[in-house]
Amino acid sequence: MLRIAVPNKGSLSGPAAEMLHEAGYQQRRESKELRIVDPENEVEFFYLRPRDIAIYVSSGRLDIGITGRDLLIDSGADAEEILPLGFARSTFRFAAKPGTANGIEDLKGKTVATSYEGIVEGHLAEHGIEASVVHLDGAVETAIELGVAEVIADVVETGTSLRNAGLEVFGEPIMKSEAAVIRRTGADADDPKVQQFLRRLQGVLVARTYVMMDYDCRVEQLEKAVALTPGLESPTVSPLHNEGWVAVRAMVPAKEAQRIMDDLYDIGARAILTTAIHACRL
Ligand SMILES: Nc1ncnc2c1ncn2[C@@H]1O[C@H](COP(=O)(O)OP(=O)(O)OP(=O)(O)O)[C@@H](O)[C@H]1O
Ligand SMILES: O=P(O)(O)OC[C@H]1O[C@H](OP(=O)(O)OP(=O)(O)O)[C@H](O)[C@@H]1O
Ligand SMILES: [Mg+2]
Repeated sequence: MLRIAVPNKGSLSGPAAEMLHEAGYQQRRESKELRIVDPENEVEFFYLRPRDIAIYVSSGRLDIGITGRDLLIDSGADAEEILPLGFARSTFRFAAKPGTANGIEDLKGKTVATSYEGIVEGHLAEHGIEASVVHLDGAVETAIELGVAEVIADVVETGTSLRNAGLEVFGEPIMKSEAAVIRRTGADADDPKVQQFLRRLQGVLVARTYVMMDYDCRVEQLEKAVALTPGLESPTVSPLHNEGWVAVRAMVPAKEAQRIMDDLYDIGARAILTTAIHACRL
């Protein structure tokens, strides 16, 4: 049975459970459940604190886990990312009161408050900067106002929390993060159970980013139309009962669907439809 760590709380937990559900796995019914077995899929899910997931996975007691890239790096655990999942996207940045710092050099001798000491200490060491790091569990934006630190390093998504605290980012972004599937460094890459799990999640990612497009066009326009909708390998082209016309079917990126429909219409394609993809295996 494949043993998988899933975030039990916070920004990662809802979207992770949703993705697993879309991939056909059973998920817990209530948030107090810490462990469930999905016998049909031969998988056992352990609901753990996102911060602890890399540690469990690196110990080898769990096969894989879903966590944030920033949490994985911060933990220093012996685990590696094998599939980025596209949700819980964030950037990790330094911030301070406007006009107090411009770049990493300005951190010398200062105190930085953060929940991610591993990332911050690693980044400061890489740049040869000596500064003190204070650990706070959360709401670090308030640390400056209350005099605990002159600078913070934190997760930024929309920037609302920083703006509300009257702070501004400075310097280069420290890292970009998103949720990812991780495994113990050097674990068997060909394990068929892990491969099947990854294929299912990849199927969800593709189903979320592509739509199926169908349309009819004149044979003379086919090459132009196919250039607009090349599909993943190559579009399906079928004859229509009306001579001189063909029906075309191809997957297209959902974000570009409306523009592609306009362009197809302009070259004479008609009956252009898009439909959602619920699941797929590439
Ligand atoms: N506002 C946000 N937008 C997007 N991703 C976020 C946001 N806040 C945190 N994350 C991401 O979620 C992960 C952190 O999850 P975690 O559950 O530890 O923190 P949280 O969502 O802030 O919850 P908590 O309330 O427990 O602090 C990290 O990978 C981080 O980059
Ligand atoms: O740029 P934004 O869209 O404002 O998002 C970033 C904020 O979200 C998270 O905080 P959360 O609400 O989880 O509280 P916490 O600081 O206690 O973790 C993170 O720690 C930032 O504070
Ligand atoms: Mg938080």
